Amino acid sequence: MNDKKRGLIWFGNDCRISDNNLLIRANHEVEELICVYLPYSKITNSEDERTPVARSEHLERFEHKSVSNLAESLSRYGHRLYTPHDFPQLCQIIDTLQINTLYRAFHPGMYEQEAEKAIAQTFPQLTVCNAYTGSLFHQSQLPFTPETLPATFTQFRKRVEHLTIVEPLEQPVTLPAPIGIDCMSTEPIFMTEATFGNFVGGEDAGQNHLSHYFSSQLPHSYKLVRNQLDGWDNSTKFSPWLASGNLSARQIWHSVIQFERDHGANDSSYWIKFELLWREFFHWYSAWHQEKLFHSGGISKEPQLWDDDAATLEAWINGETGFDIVDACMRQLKNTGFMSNRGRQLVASCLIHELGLDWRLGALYFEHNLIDYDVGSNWGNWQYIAGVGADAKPVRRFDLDKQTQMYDPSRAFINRWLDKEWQKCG
Ligand SMILES: Cc1cc2nc3c(=O)[nH]c(=O)nc-3n(C[C@H](O)[C@H](O)[C@H](O)COP(=O)(O)OP(=O)(O)OC[C@H]3O[C@@H](n4cnc5c(N)ncnc54)[C@H](O)[C@@H]3O)c2cc1C
Repeated sequence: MNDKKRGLIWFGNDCRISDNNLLIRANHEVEELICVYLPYSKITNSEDERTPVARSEHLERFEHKSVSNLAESLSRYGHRLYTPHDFPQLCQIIDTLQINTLYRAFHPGMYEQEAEKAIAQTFPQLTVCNAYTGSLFHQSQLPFTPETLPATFTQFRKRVEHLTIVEPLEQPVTLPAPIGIDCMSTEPIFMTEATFGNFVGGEDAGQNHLSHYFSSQLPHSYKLVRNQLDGWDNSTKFSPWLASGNLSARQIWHSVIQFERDHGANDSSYWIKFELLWREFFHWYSAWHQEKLFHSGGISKEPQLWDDDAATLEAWINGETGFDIVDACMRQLKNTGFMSNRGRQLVASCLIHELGLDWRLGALYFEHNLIDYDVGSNWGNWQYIAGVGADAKPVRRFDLDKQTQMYDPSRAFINRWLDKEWQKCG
């Protein structure tokens, strides 16, 4: 029988040391600690009909780098990062090591919440400590209950924009003594240096990108260029680091505030905060609507009949629909794991309104291919465009010819992906 207070911190979409309240709390509350990483993709039921496709190599690579960087950081505190094979093995660790407290970031997703409930039921003596490490606000700050979450983003924004966003926390100085489990086999951490372009997973790379972005003048022109289909500097590119938790939304928010203090605020710097509030909206939207996020009829409507023709879906995935701008964006996604916000709107509109396919097929493909996949932002945005989610407008259909004229008048983006890049990479 172990007489020391033992904690387990379960890392998932919060792969960072700084601004991580769970580490600070564990430091105060327990004498011994074990750190494990088990991502959402390993806790979903293998019989789950929503997970038929493999995740893209871009996504896997970003995640592996993110986790290996976390392991490196923890090693500076004398800790190893354990990577259980699956959810039952995580439970086995809790059981064998007689863990008293589980530290886990609040996750808005349905499967993640179900896994946590299953642990609480299996181990009634275990204290489960949640922290809001992924959102701007703590749930208790919100001026509404989940039941009264505003129906649209604009209503949400107006009610939260004035609230205080707490300052990010520093890294802990020390951590409780490590608990070793050498007798158990856990998966080794896959170390990789290979990355695509500038997207390198990990807290260190995320922090570098954050400093670099705010030491430039880019925040002053963000709103003018954020809709471009391509170009590293045309939007912040924070999303992959946010999705893996390498950066926190609060760190970015306070970097904008600091930038505005140093260089002055304008419409563009404000708009970065505006977009972070969209992310926040979908975070709480997902936490509240749970399984409705995945319903064909969305959050309130009756189930709808959508087409699921496999060949049409395949053409959309491979960038062979005949809509050049859509095909270029889809090839960009396949080759890089990333697509601009404008591109995502166009390809989603095409899948739903031109090809007549079930919006959930598109959302699922994004889930397995975007390096910034985030449950609320992805499924919430797809619902929004399908007209079954948080939008006063019933349908969002983009005129693809008009959009090409506006965002790629010289067809430079289309030519890049339909000809040169595609043949090189594909
Ligand atoms: C169909 C569809 C699916 C999407 N799926 C995802 C997803 O899985 N993960 C994801 O992070 N974003 C998703 N988005 C939102 C948006 O496209 C990306 O956040 C953005 O393109 C990321 O690039 P950036 O960091 O340069 O964004 P910026 O334009 O620089 O915005 C700054 C930050 O604000 C947030 N943000 C911006 N736009 C949105 C938005 N519409 N909804 C929610 N948050 C936003 C992001 O956290 C982003 O990093 C999706 C949008 C659509 C239309």
